[in-house]
Amino acid sequence: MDQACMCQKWQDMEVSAFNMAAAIGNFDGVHLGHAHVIRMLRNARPGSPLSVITFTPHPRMFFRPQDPPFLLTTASERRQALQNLGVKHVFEIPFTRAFSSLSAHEFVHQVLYGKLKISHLACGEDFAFGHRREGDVSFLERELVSLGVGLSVVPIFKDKNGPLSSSRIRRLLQDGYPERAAEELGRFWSISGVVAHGDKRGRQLGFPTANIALGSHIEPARGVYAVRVVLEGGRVEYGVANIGRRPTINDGQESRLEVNVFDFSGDLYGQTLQVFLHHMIREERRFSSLEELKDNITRDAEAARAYWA
Ligand SMILES: Cc1cc2nc3c(=O)[nH]c(=O)nc-3n(C[C@H](O)[C@H](O)[C@H](O)COP(=O)(O)O)c2cc1C
Ligand SMILES: Nc1ncnc2c1ncn2[C@@H]1O[C@H](COP(=O)(O)OP(=O)(O)O)[C@@H](O)[C@H]1O
Repeated sequence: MDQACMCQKWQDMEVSAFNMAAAIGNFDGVHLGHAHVIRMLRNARPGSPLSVITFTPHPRMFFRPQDPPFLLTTASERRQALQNLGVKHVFEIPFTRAFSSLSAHEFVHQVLYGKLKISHLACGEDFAFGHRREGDVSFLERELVSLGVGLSVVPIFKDKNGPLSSSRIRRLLQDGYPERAAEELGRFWSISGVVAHGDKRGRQLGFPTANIALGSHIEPARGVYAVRVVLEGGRVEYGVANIGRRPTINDGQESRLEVNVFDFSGDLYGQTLQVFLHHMIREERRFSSLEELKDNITRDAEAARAYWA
């Protein structure tokens, strides 16, 4: 078991099964709607340790591996965000071919009841599961009642713009609205990643940047952002970041996140940083010279400092 996040491996599940109150779903982003499901679970079972049953990889990645990456949270970011909501145990079921072909009946009886020994389950009203998503909440209700297991079906959380969802938050980030995404997530969206080596041009421009691959994260709107950075060890710093393909110097390459941390000098290579996008300053552009790029980065840094001031 991973102590830090209380995440349990599928293979250990039977051994560690207990009288479990769990919420089930993909929980990508761990947004306010997800928090509502966890809250309903807590209300249904006050005082019980709360668990989440989820899937890795996200089923969409399994069924459509050719699609571009789209996650709001990687598995470890999701564990952390769930833990912050008071979840004690996260069970990540490997989403494999064999697992995807389990019938809804097999999933309830063999996995939820047989292996995980759940005593109460909470899910959103649109939860569907089992081979070809054949199982829905009314099926779940019938089966769980027959097993003496409680069920909380949580209505879809809505705000003035309609139902809150991971895909709505993805669109806000892709359109360059990190503040609006934050209202729906309940926190600013962040990317965690290990600092990699780049082309060593940043320091020549006077703006060294810690480069982080987007990995399986969604690509937000390409451009410049005011960011908050949590260094390894927890120190909080502020900075300016670019997300994109750096068309001035590097057209066509993979998109990445590059952060210049204000008033910092030191080596960040190999460190895991958490970078929170707070505010979009401008779109990424192709400049006609490095000089022009440098002038613009200088202005971006001033804009980001003004934002943080
Ligand atoms: C605040 C900021 C804004 C940037 N804006 C652009 C941009 O609009 N267009 C572009 O091609 N590159 C942009 N860049 C990326 C730079 O080209 C890149 O950071 C620089 O070449 C250093 O790359 P390196 O870390 O691989 O050495 C920006 C970088 C920063 C830090
Ligand atoms: N203020 C800073 N912000 C970001 N990285 C910094 C800073 N000061 C020093 N560094 C270090 O410099 C490296 C970036 O320098 P840069 O010339 O852009 O090289 P690279 O192309 O390898 O990213 C970072 O990975 C980090 O180790």
